[in-house]
Amino acid sequence: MTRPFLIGLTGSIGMGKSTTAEMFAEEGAAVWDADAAVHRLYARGGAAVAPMQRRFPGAVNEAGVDRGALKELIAEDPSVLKQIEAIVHPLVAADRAAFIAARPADVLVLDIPLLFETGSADQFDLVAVVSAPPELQRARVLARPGMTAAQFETILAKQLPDAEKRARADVVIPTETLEGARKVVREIMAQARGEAEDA
Ligand SMILES: CC(C)(COP(=O)(O)OP(=O)(O)OC[C@H]1O[C@@H](n2cnc3c(N)ncnc32)[C@H](O)[C@@H]1O)[C@@H](O)C(=O)NCCC(=O)NCCS
Ligand SMILES: Nc1ncnc2c1ncn2[C@@H]1O[C@H](COP(=O)(O)OP(=O)(O)OP(=O)(O)O)[C@@H](O)[C@H]1O
Repeated sequence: MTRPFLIGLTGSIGMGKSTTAEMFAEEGAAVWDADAAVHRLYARGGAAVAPMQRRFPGAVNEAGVDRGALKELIAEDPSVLKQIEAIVHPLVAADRAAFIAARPADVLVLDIPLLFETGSADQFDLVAVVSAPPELQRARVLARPGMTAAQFETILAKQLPDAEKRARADVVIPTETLEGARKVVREIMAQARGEAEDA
C-alpha cells in the first residue's frame, strides 16, 4: 500500500488556517487539527488530564483541564507555558501519529499552528503557509469577542514571524480572499493527488 501525501498547514494567529483547512476537506483531504487535539486531550477523560493534574492540581476540575486557570498561571509565571508544552506536545504528537496511521484519505492535511516552532516541518511532503497582510490579520483577530490588542501582541510574540514562515514554506496560500485561497488549495490538491498516485 502506498503511503498518504502529508500536507502541513500553518500560519500565524488569524491568518486563516481553519478556513483553509475546511477548503482542503471540501476538496477531499482528511484534516487533523492540532488545536482540536489539545481540546480533546484537555477534556474529561482526555490523556492530558492526569499528568496536568499531577503538575498543576489547581488547573484541573471535573470538566478536565481549565484553560482559564492555565492562563492565570502563565500570566504569573511565563515559564509555566514551557512546562505545559512539555506535557502536552508529546501527547499531541501521538494523536497525530494515530491519525496518519489510520489513513482516512490519500491526502492528509495537518493544521498545526506551531509547525515550525515545534520543529516538525521535515515530516511533511509539502508545507503550506497561510498569509495575509498584517493590518488584515490584526483586524480579523481584534474582531473576535474577548480579544484585546495586548493579548494579540502577546500571542504574536510567541509565534515565528509571518515573513519567516513564508520564507520556509513550500507554498504560500494568500488569504485576502476566499477565491484566491481556494485556487491555491486546488493546485496543491492536484499536485498531492498526482504524487500520491506515483508513490
Ligand atoms: C495557553 C492556553 C491555556 C490558552 O488557551 P486558550 O483557549 O485561551 O487559547 P487557544 O488555545 O485557542 O490559543 C490562542 C492562540 O494562541 C496560540 N497558542 C496556543 N498555545 C501556544 C503556544 N504554546 N505557543 C504559541 N502560541 C500558542 C494558538 O495557536 C492560538 O492562535 C492553551 O493554548 C494551552 O494550553 N497551550 C499549550 C498547549 C499548546 O502548545 N497548544 C498549541 C497547539 S499544539
Ligand atoms: N481566504 C480568506 N478570505 C477571506 N477571509 C478569510 C480567509 N481565510 C480566513 N478568513 C477570515 O479570517 C478570520 C480568521 O480565519 P481563521 O479562523 O481560519 O484563522 P486561523 O488561522 O485558524 O486562526 P487561529 O490561529 O487564531 O486559530 C476569519 O474571520 C475568517 O473568516
